[in-house]
Amino acid sequence: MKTMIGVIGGSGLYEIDGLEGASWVKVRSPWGKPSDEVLLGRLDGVPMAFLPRHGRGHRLAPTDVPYRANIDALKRLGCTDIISVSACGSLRADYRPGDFVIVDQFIDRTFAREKSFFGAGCVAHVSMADPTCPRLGEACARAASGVTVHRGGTYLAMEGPQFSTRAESRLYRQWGADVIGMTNMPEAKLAREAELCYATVAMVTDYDCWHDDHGAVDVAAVIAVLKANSGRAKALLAALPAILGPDRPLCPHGCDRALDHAIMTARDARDPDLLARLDAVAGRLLS
Ligand SMILES: CSC[C@H]1O[C@H](OP(=O)(O)O)[C@H](O)[C@@H]1O
Ligand SMILES: Nc1ncnc2[nH]cnc12
Repeated sequence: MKTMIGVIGGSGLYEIDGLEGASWVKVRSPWGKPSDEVLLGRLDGVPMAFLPRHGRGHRLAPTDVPYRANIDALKRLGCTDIISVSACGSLRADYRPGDFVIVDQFIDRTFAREKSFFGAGCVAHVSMADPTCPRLGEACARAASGVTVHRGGTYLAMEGPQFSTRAESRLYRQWGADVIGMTNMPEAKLAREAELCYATVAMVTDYDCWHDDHGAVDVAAVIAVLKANSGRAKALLAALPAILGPDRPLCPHGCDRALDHAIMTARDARDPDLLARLDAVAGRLLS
């Protein structure tokens, strides 16, 4: 199988540079309109697809991001791996603004989003015990340079768009969350259902509002750190194709086989309309 790297760019990352033959293409998805067109090109012989999560110009709030259409579009284009680049607040003193965190766990506190490709007419339950791909996360850590990288961290996904209260921020710290953001759920769940390797590079922009020595987060503070850091995020992405290589073996962690034992609905009880929409996500098993 051939590697194709999908990148979902978060706040402050609306394009990437240096792709050979780059062009923005419209992708049609049965799950609705993706956040924007997708920037397609190649780097070091590896095809890449870049999708700005909030759309160019940052038009979409976290709740309104079409997560299903985005993941379906990247899968439909042939992506094997997805890197989520995401701004986040830090919930611990030693994860400082400017640092990168390779997230490996999530706590999902979102409640107003479509969270699955499956449902009435084709029910499936995938494992989320290990929600990110260790191989892809390690590649991201190796690709980073000139920045402090923390390998591992629990990302609490909140609904937003308002930032947390101090009581919430303190509670999430007690729960053991390390960083906080508004977008990586249900994105990570949907990537797993679509059998894509998924890794999050979380860029710490602030200390949320729990830290006595730092003021409460606001957008101006987030943007200032993102501006200083977007070059490092782009450099990480540019180094990744050479690390992953053009030929992709089966994922040693099974991300690309996540649906093998997940679908519950009997063949004769499946809804043909839903099966048609699942052509890209689960065509491997349903056709
Ligand atoms: C601009 S601060 C809040 C905003 O930034 C993060 O977005 P993303 O994960 O796409 O980088 C956070 O989740 C909020 O959506
Ligand atoms: N403190 C914070 N809370 C939620 N999302 C964020 N994105 C960046 N900083 C954040």
